[in-house]
Amino acid sequence: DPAERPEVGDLTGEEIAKHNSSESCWVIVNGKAYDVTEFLPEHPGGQKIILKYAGKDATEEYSPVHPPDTLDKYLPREKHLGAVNMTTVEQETKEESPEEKARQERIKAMPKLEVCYNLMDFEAVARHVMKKTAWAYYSSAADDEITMRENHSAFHKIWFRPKVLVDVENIDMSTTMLGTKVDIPFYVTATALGKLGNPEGEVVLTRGAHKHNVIQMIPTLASCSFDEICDERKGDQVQWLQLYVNKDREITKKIVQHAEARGIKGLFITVDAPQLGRREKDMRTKFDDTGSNVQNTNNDNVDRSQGAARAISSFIDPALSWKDIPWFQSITKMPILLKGVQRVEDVLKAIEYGCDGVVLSNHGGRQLDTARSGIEILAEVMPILRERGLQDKIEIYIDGGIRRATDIIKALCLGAKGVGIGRPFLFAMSAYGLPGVDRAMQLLKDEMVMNMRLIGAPTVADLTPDMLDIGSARSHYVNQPEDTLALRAYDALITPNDMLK
Ligand SMILES: Cc1cc2c(cc1C)[n+](S(=O)(=O)[O-])c1c(=O)[nH]c(=O)nc-1n2C[C@H](O)[C@H](O)[C@H](O)COP(=O)(O)O
Repeated sequence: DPAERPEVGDLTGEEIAKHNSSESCWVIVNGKAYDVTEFLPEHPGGQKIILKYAGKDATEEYSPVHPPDTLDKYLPREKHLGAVNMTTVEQETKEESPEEKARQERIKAMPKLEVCYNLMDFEAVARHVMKKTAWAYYSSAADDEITMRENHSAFHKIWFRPKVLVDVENIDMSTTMLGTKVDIPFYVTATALGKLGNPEGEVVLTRGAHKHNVIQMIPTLASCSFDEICDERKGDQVQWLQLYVNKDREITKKIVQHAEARGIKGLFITVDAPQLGRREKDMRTKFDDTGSNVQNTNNDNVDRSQGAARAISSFIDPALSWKDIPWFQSITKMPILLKGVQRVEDVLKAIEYGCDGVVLSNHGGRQLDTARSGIEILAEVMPILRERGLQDKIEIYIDGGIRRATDIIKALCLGAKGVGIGRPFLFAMSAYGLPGVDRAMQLLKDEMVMNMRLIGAPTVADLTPDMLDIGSARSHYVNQPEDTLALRAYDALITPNDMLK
């Protein structure tokens, strides 16, 4: 019985190396051996990536993508072969690629943290110091990435109407989100695979969130296990859970009820990803790594048409619909919010179904390209809720493209309770670790104080719709195809020389 196998490594590398094919496939993860032969065809990431490490130590490739308790949770006990005597395992001396050498040089030359003055600076540094696959996964968005760019540029279509001669000596930017008092109206939103950018993963964000008293939304697809992230919480720190709903509702029920038992204060059901978007940057880099060519069609049963991101999310249920909401309300007392709502009709429906809130979001542009920005949808939603006296019936959040405190302030003026921020904290964590996350959050706090002073609003309650001019909020400027005839009319007919004749 594997449970009786001694913890002291008695399996040798030589013995494990014999099981290096699809007929018999053993791998080592974190000093323990596992027989994954029967699991091969079910692996969401395809067989090739596992076979690449058949008979070898797969820990380095495995850890950034899988929470540490994955094998305990999903691989039958009899396949756990016991501890390995790692001194007998031949470690592959990975010849550092020229690309990796160059990356290490860039890391040595990277700017000091103090040089980062805004959230975009972290992205600029991260781009050059992160591993290519990690950069591609975090920075990518769907199709032509128009929505990702629109998410940020949409804030530039909204202008302030500042008040003057208001006493703004004392600024109070605190607010409450789902009843939790926070020091600044943003939360760390759910972004998957934290260990791609930082070996410690999402727990780094937990520490940063604690320091600044902001809420962290734990992703379903975190690299750290859910319990690791909960255990990292300090004092009365608050966390929420972002949920991808599993086709197997029993698994979902277990996750939700365990989260409630662990003191999670909000359940955010992601509703904009019945299938993950097609993120081509992510797909391209995945092809550099022979093992993870998930486009291959060999006899496994997972849709590979959307690249690796799709592969790690094949459990998501595309059949999720409004009729599931009562079921969720029957299995948990946590507040239930829908993350990824993109039209006022669905906000009204969420109120009808008794949801506690929505996040107006397009998933950071990673799903439906040319979907509208969160701030534009907010500008559509709030006047209608106010007209119907429904604005206090539900908490409205937005996320996507928030990079400045002025973006946060615009969202609050329009009526959002708070905003979610994703990539900036990932890039800060990937480039500078916890100090980076800490500085990013502090920069936003400093910007908030300054900008609330400059628009004449000392508290969050003073951030009201009349502080904004949203006249052009709905204009979508995307490069129009050039009409060369019209553009050249004058040049074609009359040239300077003609004038001299
Ligand atoms: C950047 C990023 C975002 C992800 C994300 C992973 C990354 C790297 N992932 S994803 O792999 O499936 O797409 C998630 C996720 O797990 N679940 C989710 O609800 N949103 C996911 N999002 C969307 C995120 O919660 C926010 O909606 C989005 O990041 C906000 O935009 P900014 O990044 O511009 O702040």
